[in-house]
Amino acid sequence: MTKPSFPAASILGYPRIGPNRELKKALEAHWASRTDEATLHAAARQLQNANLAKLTGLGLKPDDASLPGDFAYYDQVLEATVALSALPTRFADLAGENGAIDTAASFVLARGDESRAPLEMTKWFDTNYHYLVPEIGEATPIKANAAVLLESFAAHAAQGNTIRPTLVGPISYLLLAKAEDGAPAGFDPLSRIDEVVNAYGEILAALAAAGAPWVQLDEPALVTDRGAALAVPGALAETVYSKLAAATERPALFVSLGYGTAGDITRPGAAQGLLARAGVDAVHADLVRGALPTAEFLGDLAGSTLVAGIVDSRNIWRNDLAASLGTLAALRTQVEKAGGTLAVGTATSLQHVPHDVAQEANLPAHLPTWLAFANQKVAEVITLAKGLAEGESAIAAQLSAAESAIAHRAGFAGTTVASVRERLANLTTADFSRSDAETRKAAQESALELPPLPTTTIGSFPQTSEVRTARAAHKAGTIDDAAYDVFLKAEIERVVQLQERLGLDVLVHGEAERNDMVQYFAENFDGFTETENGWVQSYGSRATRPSILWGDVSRPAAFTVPWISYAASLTNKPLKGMLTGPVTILAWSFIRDDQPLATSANQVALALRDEIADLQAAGIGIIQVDEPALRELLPLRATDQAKYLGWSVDSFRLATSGATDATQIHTHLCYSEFGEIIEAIDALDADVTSIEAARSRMEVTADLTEFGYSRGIGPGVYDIHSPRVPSTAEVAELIDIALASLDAKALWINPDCGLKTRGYAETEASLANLVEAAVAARATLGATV
Ligand code: MET
Ligand SMILES: [Zn+2]
Repeated sequence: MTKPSFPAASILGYPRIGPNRELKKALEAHWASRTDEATLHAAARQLQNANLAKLTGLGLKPDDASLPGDFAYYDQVLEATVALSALPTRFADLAGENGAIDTAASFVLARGDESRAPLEMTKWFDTNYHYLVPEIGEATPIKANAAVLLESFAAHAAQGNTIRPTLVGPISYLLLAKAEDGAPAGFDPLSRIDEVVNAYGEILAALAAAGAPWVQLDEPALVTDRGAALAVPGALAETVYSKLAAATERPALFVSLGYGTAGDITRPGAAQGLLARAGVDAVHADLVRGALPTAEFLGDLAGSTLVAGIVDSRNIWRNDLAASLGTLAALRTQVEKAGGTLAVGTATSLQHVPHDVAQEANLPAHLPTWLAFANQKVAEVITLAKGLAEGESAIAAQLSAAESAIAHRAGFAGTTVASVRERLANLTTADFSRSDAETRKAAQESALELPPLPTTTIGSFPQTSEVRTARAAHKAGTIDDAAYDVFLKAEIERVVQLQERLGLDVLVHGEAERNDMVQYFAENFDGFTETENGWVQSYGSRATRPSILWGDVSRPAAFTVPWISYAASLTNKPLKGMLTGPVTILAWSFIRDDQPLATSANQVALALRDEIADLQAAGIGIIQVDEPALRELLPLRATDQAKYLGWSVDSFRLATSGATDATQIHTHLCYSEFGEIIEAIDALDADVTSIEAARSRMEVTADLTEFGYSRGIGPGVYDIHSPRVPSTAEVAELIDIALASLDAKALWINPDCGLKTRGYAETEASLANLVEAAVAARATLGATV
C-alpha cells in the first residue's frame, strides 16, 4: 500500500461539549431517563456532524484525514478503556458479549451506581480537564473492541468525511492507569503492555480494513518524567511502536506528543526521531509548551512527517502568525535535512478552549480581535499551512490582521497600568513575610480564645436551587440589587444560625453570593473579563467558563467585606473571611501570555492583599485564602518544579503577609495528593492549613509531621464528594489517626472541602456528627493532659 501523505493542516482534536453545550444537555437528559439511548446517540451524531461541517467550512479538507475523529461521550481515556474492553474487576458483571463495554456500562464506570463508586477522576496532565483513571490488575481483561471507532468512521464516511480515528496510545493508557485494589503489592499496570499492544494492533487492522487512511494515537505521557525514560533508544516506546508499525494491515500511523517536550528535554526532537525510525508515519511536537526540535536530535526522520503543534490549544490568544511562519520555515529546513516533511497543527487537542469568539456578543470592544477560540485556531492552522506552502504573499491579509491586533493589544491602556507596575517594582523582601510563627501564635491565641480541636468548615454552604434561582434572576434583571441584597442577607443569617446551632467554633458566611470561587474574584478585579459562552469541558457533562485575564490586575473596591462583616455582626463567635488565592485564580482562568505567570500572580496577590487589609480593618480576625489548584499547575517535569513552586508560594505570601500578627491566616488545599509538595505547603507560612485527607485516611498528617510542619492543620475528617453522612464513630476514628502523629494543639476539625454541592439534610447531619466527635475527643484530651 502506498502511504498517504499527512494533511498539511490539521488539528489534534476539537471541543466535544458543543457550541451550546449540546452534549451536556443530551447526556444529562439521558441520565435523568428523559431520553433513551438511541436519542442520545442521535444527538451525539448530530453534534459531530455539525462540528465537522464547521471544520470543513473553515477549510479543513473532508477527504485527507485532517478531521480528527476524537468524539467521546464522557472522556477520551474512558473511550480507550472501551476499545480495550478493560473492565475493572469490581465492574466485571457489566461485561457484554465478548466482554464488550457498551454505552450504558461505560456510564456506570463514569458515574458509579448504588453499590459502587465510579472510576477515580484525576487531572489530565497540567490542565483542568479530568479523565477517568483506568483500574488495571493482573487479570483485567484486555480485548480489542473497535466497534465504536468503526461505527463512527463509517457514519462520517457516509456523509463524505474521512475522519482520522483518534485514541489514547498504549503507553499513555497504562501510565495513566492505576493498579486496581487487590492487585499484588508493587503491581504496575505497564506490565500488561504486550497484551495492550496486541489489542491496538487488532484495532488498527480493523480500521485499515474499514478504509481509514490515518489513525492518531495520543502519547502525551511521554512528556512526563516517567514517560520520557521510555522514549529513549532501546526502551519501551521504540519496541511498542516498532511492533505496531511492522503490521502490514494498518492505517498510516500518527503519534501525538502534546503538553510538553517528549523524551529527553535536553535533546528536543530525539523522541520524534526515534518514533519515526520505528516506522511511525507522522509524529507531533508541541511547540507551545515543548521545546522546538532541532535537526541534530531529529536525526533521520526516515520519510515521516513532523507535525508542528504551533497553534496554542490551551489558551485563547490570537497567534502571532508572522512569528509562527518564521519558526515553521526554519523548522522545515531542518526537517527536510532530516529526510522528513513538515505539517502544521495544534499543540494539543482544542478541547481546552471554547468554540468560537463569534459567540461572544458582549465582550469589551477592545478584546475580540485579540482572541482565538477553537474555530479561529483552526483558521490559523490553515493559514499557516498555506503561508508555508505558498509564501507570505498568499496570506498577506491574515498576516496584517494579526499584526495590527497584536500591536493594539500591546499598546492598549489596560494592558500596562503604570500604578500596578510601580507597586510591583517597589516590592521588597519584607512584603513577602510575616513575623515568626510563634509570635503570631501567641497573638492569635489571646485574640481568638479558641477551644482545643476547634471546629470549622471550608467556606461554602449548600447552594440550593433558591440561591441559584435568585442569582439568575438578579443577573437577568428580574430582581433588583436591593431585593437581591435582602435575599443574600437572609441566606447568610440562616447559615450563621445553623452553625451556631450545630456548635461550630469558627463560622463562615457561606459564599451564597458567589457563582464560582474564581469567577467571583475576576468580576471584582480590573484586568479580567467574563465570557458568556466560553465553556470548556472539565469532566463528563461538566464544563467551566474560565474568565480571561487580559490586563494588569487591581482591585477597585472592597467586595467581600460587606458580606463577611454582615455575617460577623450576627454572631459572637469568630467569623472566617474567605478569599481565593492567586495561583487558583490563574489556574482556572485564561491568562495573558505576554508576561511571566509570576508577574500576573503577584498582581493578583496585591489585589488580594488590599482585600485582606480591608477585612482586617473591619474586624475580621481569621482570613482563609484558598489554593486548591496549587498542585495542579505543578510542571510535569521535576526540573521545572522548583521555579514554579518558588513564584507560586511567593504570590501567596505577598497576598497574606500584610496581615497583623493577631490575624490568623488559613489556607485550604484539595483535589490532589500533596505528599510531593509538602515543603511548598510549609513555605506558604499559613497559620492554619486545611487539607483534603478523608479518602486517604489522614495520610498527609504523617507526611507533614515528618517534614516538621508545626503550625495549625485541619486534615478533612469527611469526604464531601458524596451525600453519605459519616457516623460520629468514623469521624472520631480519623481524629484519632490524626492525633497519633500530630500535636493536639495544632489540630483543627473540618470537612475535606466546601459544601456547596451538597444538600442541607446531609450537611446538617454530617456537621452534627463532626462536632460531636470533636467534643468527645476534646474531653478525652482534657482528661489526659
Ligand atoms: N472556600 C471554598 C468552598 O468552600 C473552597 C473550595 S476548594 C475547591 O467552596
Ligand atoms: Zn476544596
